[in-house]
Amino acid sequence: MDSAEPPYPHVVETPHARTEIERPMHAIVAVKSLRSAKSRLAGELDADARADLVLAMLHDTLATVAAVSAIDTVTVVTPDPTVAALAYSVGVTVYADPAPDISLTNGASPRAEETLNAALSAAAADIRAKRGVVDLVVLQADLPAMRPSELTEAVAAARSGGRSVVVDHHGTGTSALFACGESALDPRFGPESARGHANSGARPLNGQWPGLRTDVDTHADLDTVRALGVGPATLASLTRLKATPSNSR
Ligand SMILES: Nc1nc2c(ncn2[C@@H]2O[C@H](COP(=O)(O)OP(=O)(O)OP(=O)(O)O)[C@@H](O)[C@H]2O)c(=O)[nH]1
Ligand SMILES: C=C(OP(=O)(O)O)C(=O)O
Repeated sequence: MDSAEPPYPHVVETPHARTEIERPMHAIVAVKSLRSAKSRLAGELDADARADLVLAMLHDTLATVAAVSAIDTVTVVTPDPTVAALAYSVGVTVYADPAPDISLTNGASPRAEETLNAALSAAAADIRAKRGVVDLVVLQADLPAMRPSELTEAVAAARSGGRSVVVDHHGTGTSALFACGESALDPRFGPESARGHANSGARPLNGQWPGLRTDVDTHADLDTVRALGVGPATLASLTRLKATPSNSR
C-alpha cells in the first residue's frame, strides 16, 4: 500500500440503492482450526506466523464486508475459539463448525473439502431456518485486498437470480458463491471448485474485481495482494513477519 494513501482506502461505504423487492443478503465465512490453517505456507512460515496472518486477513475481509450495505449480516463458521473470539469482537455471528459425520465417510477421515462443504451447508441451513428465504453468499476468509465496491458490484450481479460464482484469479478456485432466492447453496469448494460450481449450474459472474478474486494460499498470492493493496491488519501482520528473521524470504 502506498504510504501516501489513507490507512484503509478500501473501507469506504459504497452507495447501494436498496430496492423494495430485494431480500436480505447474508454472508458466510468459513475458517478452519488455526493449527492446520494455511498449510501451503508452512515451508516459509511457522504455525504462529500462519495463525497471525489468517486472523489478520479475516479481520480485513470482515471489515470490507461490513462496509458493503447490500450485505445485512455475517456468520463466521469455525471450530476455533480464537477465530470465534475475533468474530465476536467485530460483532459477527459465530456458527460452531459441526463435527464431521463419520458415518457418511464409512469411518474414514473425511477429505478437507468434505468438512468445509458440510460446515457451509450446516451454517446455510441454520440461517435459512431462522430467517426464511434469504440470499446467501459464501466468501473466502482470505481476501485482504478486496474492495467494498467490488463486492457491491458482485452482489448486484448475483441478485439477478439463482446460484452464481466468482471464480478466483487462478481461474480454478472460488472466491464467492451466491445462492439467491430459493436456490440451495450446494457448496462444492475444494480443488477445481470453479468448475464444480459451474458444472452444477452456478453462473460465473463477470467483473473486474482483482481484490475479490485474489484469495491467499501461497507466497505468490501474498505478492499479488501486496501489489493490489491490503487492509491494515494484513499490512501489520506482513510487517511483523518481515521483522522475524526466521520467516524472511
Ligand atoms: N469451518 C471450516 N472452515 C474450513 C474447513 N476447511 C477449510 N476451511 C476454510 O475454508 C477456506 C479454504 O480452505 P483451504 O484452502 O482448504 O485451507 P487454507 O487454510 O486456506 O489453506 P491450506 O491449508 O493451504 O489448504 C479457508 O478459509 C479455511 O480456513 C472446515 O472443515 N471447517
Ligand atoms: C477451497 C477453495 O479455496 P482455496 O483456494 O483456498 O483452496 C476453493 O477455491 O474452492
